[in-house]
Amino acid sequence: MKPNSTPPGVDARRAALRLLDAVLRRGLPLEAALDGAAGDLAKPEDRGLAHAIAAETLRRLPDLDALIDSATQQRLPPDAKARFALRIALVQALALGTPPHAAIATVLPLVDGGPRRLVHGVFGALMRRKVSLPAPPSLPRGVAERWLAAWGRDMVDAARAALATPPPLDLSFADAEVARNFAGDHLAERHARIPPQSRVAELPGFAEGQWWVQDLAASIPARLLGPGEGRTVLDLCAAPGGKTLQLASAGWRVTAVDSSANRLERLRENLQRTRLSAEVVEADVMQWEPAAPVDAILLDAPCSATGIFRRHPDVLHRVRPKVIADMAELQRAMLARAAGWLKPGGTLVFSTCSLEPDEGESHLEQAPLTLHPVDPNELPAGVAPHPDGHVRTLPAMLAERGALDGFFIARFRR
Ligand SMILES: C[S@@+](CC[C@H](N)C(=O)[O-])C[C@H]1O[C@@H](n2cnc3c(N)ncnc32)[C@H](O)[C@@H]1O
Repeated sequence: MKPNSTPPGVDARRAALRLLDAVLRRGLPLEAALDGAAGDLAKPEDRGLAHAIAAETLRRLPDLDALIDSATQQRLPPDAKARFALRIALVQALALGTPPHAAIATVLPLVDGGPRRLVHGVFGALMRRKVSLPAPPSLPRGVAERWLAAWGRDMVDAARAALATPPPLDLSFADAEVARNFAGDHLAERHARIPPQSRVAELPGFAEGQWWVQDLAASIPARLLGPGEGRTVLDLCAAPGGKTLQLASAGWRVTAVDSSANRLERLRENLQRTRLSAEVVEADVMQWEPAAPVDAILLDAPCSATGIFRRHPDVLHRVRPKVIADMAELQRAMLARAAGWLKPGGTLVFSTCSLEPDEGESHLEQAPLTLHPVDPNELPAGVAPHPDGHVRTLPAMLAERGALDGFFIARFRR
């Protein structure tokens, strides 16, 4: 090795540190930070490793910090580089199966010229104590308190268990017969649940466009609109298009609207791969309006996304009460605006992938439409509507079969 060259594996750890910094100090979503933090890594496996280290650190953050604090005389500030480096070394040794000597050797160069001795000393002390991380992981205190108040102890326990287990992969199918013949757990029509996979594009039927990845809970809103029979539907906040594909394959004439050009690019790719069609509109729902009233609307509103914490653990640390309040306000405005675009007798389904009642149940009182209750037969096996007629999915549901993302879904009639 040349004297100044970087030892193997250090670049991926450096990228993991940049990713954590982007999420924890700058409040960026993990996926959005990926290009900036790990874009210079030439090998896809290094980018994958940086992402895996950062994601696992975010799943385990309160427990990693408790270990660090148990081994330092003076508490390290939350944004201290030494704390970031220790989190990365510890998560590898304690959760990702990296031998401790490799975990620390690849992290120490990140603190060269800085608190190298401290990081080495704390890591060594914890390894000598033979510490381990609790199973299941702890939630950040603010999140645990919020969810305990909203949903109770069982939900918090189920959320912790869900964090400990890689979520399964849910596939939605264009064709019911093809879905039935696909090996997997079938929890609804046109659905199959399979174990987590890293190479989704290599699975049978992907290239042919037979299916797309979509959490089972995320597939419920479009199910509640039923068959389209050529009627018109606005898919508002549509990208990357999971619900657009469901609606198009169920016979709706879909206009898919989203304000993000990048995300709409993915929606167009998905339409192309599945050979389904929809009119695609790049517009802000708060500015745009349809040329004529429509039969149905699916409003999958922007939200805090705390319901998808299993796959996106950054939400546990980024989402503060202010974010939830701002999102709830935007959702209320979108719902009020879209309600006016329905034909009389038309149906609107509103959904958010949030576990915050302010982004769900709170909208029920103020919605300018009449709730059209959901029947249990319309839902996947093991999911029941709330007695009031809306749908609330929680991680405790279907826990034995891979659990569900957290969604709020309500169907209204004009
Ligand atoms: C929850 S995601 C939608 C997921 C999508 N419905 C699906 O099933 O694949 C929310 C979307 O809202 C879009 N969005 C946010 N604010 C918007 C606005 N003012 N107008 C239109 N789209 C917006 C975002 O770009 C994002 O794609």
